[in-house]
Amino acid sequence: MTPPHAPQIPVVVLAGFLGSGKTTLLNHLLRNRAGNRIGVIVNDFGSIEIDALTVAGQVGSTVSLGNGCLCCAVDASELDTYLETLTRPSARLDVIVIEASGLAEPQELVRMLLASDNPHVRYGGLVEVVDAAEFPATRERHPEIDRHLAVADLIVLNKTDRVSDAEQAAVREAVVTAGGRGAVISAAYGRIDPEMLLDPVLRPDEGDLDRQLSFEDLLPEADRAHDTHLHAAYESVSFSTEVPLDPRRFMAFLDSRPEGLYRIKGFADFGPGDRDNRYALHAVGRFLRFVPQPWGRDEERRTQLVLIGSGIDAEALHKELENCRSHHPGVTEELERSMWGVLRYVREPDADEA
Ligand SMILES: Nc1nc2c(ncn2[C@@H]2O[C@H](COP(=O)(O)OP(=O)(O)OP(=O)(O)O)[C@@H](O)[C@H]2O)c(=O)[nH]1
Repeated sequence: MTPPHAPQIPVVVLAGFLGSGKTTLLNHLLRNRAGNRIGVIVNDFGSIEIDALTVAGQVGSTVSLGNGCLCCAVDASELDTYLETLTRPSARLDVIVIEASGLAEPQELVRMLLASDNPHVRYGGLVEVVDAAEFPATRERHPEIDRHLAVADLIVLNKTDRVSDAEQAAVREAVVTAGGRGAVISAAYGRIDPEMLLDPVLRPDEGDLDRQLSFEDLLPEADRAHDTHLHAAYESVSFSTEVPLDPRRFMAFLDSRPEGLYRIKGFADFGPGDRDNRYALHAVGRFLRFVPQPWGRDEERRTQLVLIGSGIDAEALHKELENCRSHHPGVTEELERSMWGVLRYVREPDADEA
């Protein structure tokens, strides 16, 4: 039995559809944590853990739950193991954030947390990130997104830089209506006040748990068949190679990517096209961006990509990516020219913190 005064670390679930900006927001929090110690649990969909790689190095307290959706873990023992590690007194954490996969059912995660018998944690709220630019189309495809918003404590209307004021107002209205009780804040690049995570709204007293997520919120979810989960319709393809990619062929692949291929993330190695940098790649819907990042001194040169979509032909995509590999002997004028195709999608400096 734990004494009532034993410190309990709030565990916040950070959810949101594929590519909405969860990792970007998390990295913003880690960079601006104002003395707070934040533990991170990342749950990726896809067998290469790109998100874990993207937040790794920020804190000593990042663990990855690996492949698949945590919301469908048969039992929550893996989560419990990580929570135990992160709540060791030596970690001295103020808050733990679980970044859910973009296809997770947040209610399930919350339920697992509420069911956890770790006396050192308490449920700290659900933060749902919404991509303001993609929301109307995503909601049309997945009306069930509304039920995620309905149980959120805080909704971050992200990517407001990508929409006009009128579009933002329309999305905000839709989100507020679906959101029910959660506060809605607008953001670009996930730049919210880190205090939001430690805010009392997100740190209920034990007695307030039912205000956060009522039994009714959870029950229908328990009855819902697994095949109604968002990720049931999605498939992921992982691709990893130490052979550099040919920029021209890779761009042709990206330009002709099928409609159902909603999300691509990872790192591309263009070999002699740019020996100094790997290219972090993000595609969300039709949006595409590269961010050159210097290779570490001893880092293995390798392309690692995860592609997530519905109705995609995994085998064909894999084959197409294999055809993008190039054993190019060295720099040629042709190679330099074809790197321009990549550089067109490099972000403006400082536009992005991901
Ligand atoms: N223009 C714009 N781009 C953003 C913003 N926030 C994030 N992005 C970009 O959107 C892409 C996806 O961001 P992530 O943070 O990786 O999204 P995520 O929700 O973690 O993605 P998944 O883990 O695949 O679900 C990246 O290219 C980000 O740089 C924003 O406010 N504005």
